[in-house]
Amino acid sequence: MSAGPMAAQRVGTEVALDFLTTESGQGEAERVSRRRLQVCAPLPESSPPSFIRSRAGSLASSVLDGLDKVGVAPAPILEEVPKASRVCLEYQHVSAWVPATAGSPGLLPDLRWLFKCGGKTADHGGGSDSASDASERPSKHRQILFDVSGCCRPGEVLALMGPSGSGKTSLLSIVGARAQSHMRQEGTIAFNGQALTKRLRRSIGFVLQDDLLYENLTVYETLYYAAVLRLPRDTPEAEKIARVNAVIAALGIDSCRDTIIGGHKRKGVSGGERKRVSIGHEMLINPSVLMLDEPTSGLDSTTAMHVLEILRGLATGGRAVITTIHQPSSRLFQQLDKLLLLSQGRPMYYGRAASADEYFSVLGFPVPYRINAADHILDLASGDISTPAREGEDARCFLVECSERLQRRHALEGYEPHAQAALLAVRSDVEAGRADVPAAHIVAAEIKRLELEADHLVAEDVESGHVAAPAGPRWGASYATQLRILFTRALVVRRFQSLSVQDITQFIIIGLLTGCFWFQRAGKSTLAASQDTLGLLFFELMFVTFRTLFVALFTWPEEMLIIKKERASGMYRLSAMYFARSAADLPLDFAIPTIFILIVYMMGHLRYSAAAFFANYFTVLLLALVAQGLGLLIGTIVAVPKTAQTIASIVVLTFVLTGGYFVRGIPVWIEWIKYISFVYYGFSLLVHAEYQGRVIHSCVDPALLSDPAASSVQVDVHDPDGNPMCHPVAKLQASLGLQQDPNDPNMQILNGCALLGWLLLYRTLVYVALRWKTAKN
Ligand SMILES: Nc1ncnc2c1ncn2[C@@H]1O[C@H](COP(=O)(O)OP(=O)(O)OP(=O)(O)O)[C@@H](O)[C@H]1O
Repeated sequence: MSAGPMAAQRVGTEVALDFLTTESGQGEAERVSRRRLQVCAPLPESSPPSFIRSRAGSLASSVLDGLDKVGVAPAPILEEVPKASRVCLEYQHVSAWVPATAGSPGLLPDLRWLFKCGGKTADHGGGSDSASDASERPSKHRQILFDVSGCCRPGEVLALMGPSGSGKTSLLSIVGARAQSHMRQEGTIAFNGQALTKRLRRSIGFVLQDDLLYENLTVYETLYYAAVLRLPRDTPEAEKIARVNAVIAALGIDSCRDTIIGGHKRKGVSGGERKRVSIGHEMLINPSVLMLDEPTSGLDSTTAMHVLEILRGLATGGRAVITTIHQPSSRLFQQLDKLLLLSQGRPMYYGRAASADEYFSVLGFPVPYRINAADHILDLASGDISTPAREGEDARCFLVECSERLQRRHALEGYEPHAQAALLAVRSDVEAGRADVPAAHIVAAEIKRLELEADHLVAEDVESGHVAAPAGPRWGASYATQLRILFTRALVVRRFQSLSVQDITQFIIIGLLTGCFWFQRAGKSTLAASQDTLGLLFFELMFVTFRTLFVALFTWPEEMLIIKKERASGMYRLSAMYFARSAADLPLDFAIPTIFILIVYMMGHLRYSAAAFFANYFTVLLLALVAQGLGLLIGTIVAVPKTAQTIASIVVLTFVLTGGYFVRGIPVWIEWIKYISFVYYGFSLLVHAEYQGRVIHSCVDPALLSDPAASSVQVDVHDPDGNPMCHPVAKLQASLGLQQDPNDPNMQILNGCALLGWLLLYRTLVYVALRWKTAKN
């Protein structure tokens, strides 16, 4: 298809382009037709005709490229995005810095780059002080993005390409407002000329590089729960289910709809299917903008192609699609619409993907025969290609400089083939080492003008109600529905855990072993047996609580990533998730330890009375919940698993040592620690349940009475009642070396309250920490 004369005129906030297109079929005469296309290119009322023409000029070729692809583009996937909700996304002069840890591997290459390329950083007419910033912060911050600009319109797929570490993910996360808090950024991101609001954020789909999905949910369940939580509350249930089915059909994952997602422990869907589920998760909300981080990495070329076709289908429905792509095959590369090539955080090419090889060819780096164009430009971006005229790194710097000069002149539009003259001019300027002064002047004027227009545009958009934010309440589902769905989902997620043969076996075997070691020991009422029984009670407490603590510590960080992702897309209130999850944990937290407690209690012959049993049982369960709270707290606050384990081990050992069993005479200056140890309160409660009001006998072997050193050695007798070797102990606390009197009812109430207090405190702190962590992104 080729285009004839073109006219452009303003229609509302869009540019209308009139084309005379010439199509020739096989053996047919050429067919000339007139087409009119309206392109979203916000223009203020006051735009002079010359500005509209220049804007239209650069739009024309990308539109024609779109027309070229009409024949092969997949049909729109899902319903079209309503015109009022379509979004033009513009990012301008984006720069970013990350903390540079001394000696980090990334620091050295960056410094080398600064020396090699003369320390030159973005300069766009006084807008940013990147150059000075970079030199002022060499030891604290490392710049990873340098003045990157561009845009993505509805109907376009913009691919971000570049070698590993070139800043693709960072740019995508900044544009999608998901950058990590410690990343410093500059520049502006505008959605239809507006800053991103929380409400508008709900119409953006963001697919992360790692598919963060619950492993134990099936494909259908994953999408169903997401649909109920994310779709507007007034959407009927049947419609939500229909949307889920439509997404499943559109993604071609019908055959695995009832297969679990799976992970390391359990095999589930394939990598490609998993990626499609992640995309489907975002498609459910019919987003106006879809951003994806490496949706094709790890997939074979056919599956990668399928994923790209899906993205193009989504774009055809009026969505702006931005995706990072790592190493596209030549087939995949040819299907890309628009390309931004990054090299060490700097733009090296921005324009139509199809024009990239021509662009580099004009600059003296043609694609060698039989080499994939994508590989060639990635090699250029890595500085891996040398020509007789230029060495690898020198070539890279040359290309970056050309690109930066061109970008200053062409602002948001890409480099188009018709700009070849400009390209040649820039090339000879850079080769001759001529300064870019005239361009800088142009830039200053251009930026001023664009800023004025942008202000105007925002006012116009708001007045005319041209805002892409979805209407209605901020949260898709009501609070009650969020609680119900999140609770059900958490139960379903845990279905394999609750049936885990491994866990049950572990509890049974340890219970049986414990029962054997302390077999019927607690039933005897001698002081010797009681001292052993204290060991049994302490072990019972330790096993259940610390196992729960470490399980929480190990599993929570993974779940937190999913929560973070879901919260970033505004899926639910954090409190709803937290309550629902805590409630869903209870059956599992209670069921398996119950088996252990029953075995230990019966085999060890702990006090056979209902009151004592339930006191023991509920104390251990309460302790498990407190310990779980502590595990969650450490797991939430400390991001590095190894550090979290180390901290947890130190805390656990301190609590164990001050719990009242191992060390009886703790030095006064460190004794206070026991008051922050939930083990101390828990152990006292268990001892109280076992010994309150019970008569215990001190039995000494008469043969040893003559030896003063051995006269206090306690021996065991079968029946201490009425045995002349034994006499009842008057002060059990002192005889057993206990920290608290087991017969003091007030102390037990205080212990119970203290445990409940710790439970409440830990849970509240977890919530606060979680809110802080998920708010930071
Ligand atoms: N949060 C961070 N803390 C420290 N350094 C970071 C952070 N995020 C990114 N970087 C650094 O910024 C540079 C760009 O990283 P980014 O992940 O954006 O690259 P990429 O092009 O997406 O790489 P890949 O293709 O390997 O995913 C890298 O050198 C990386 O080490």
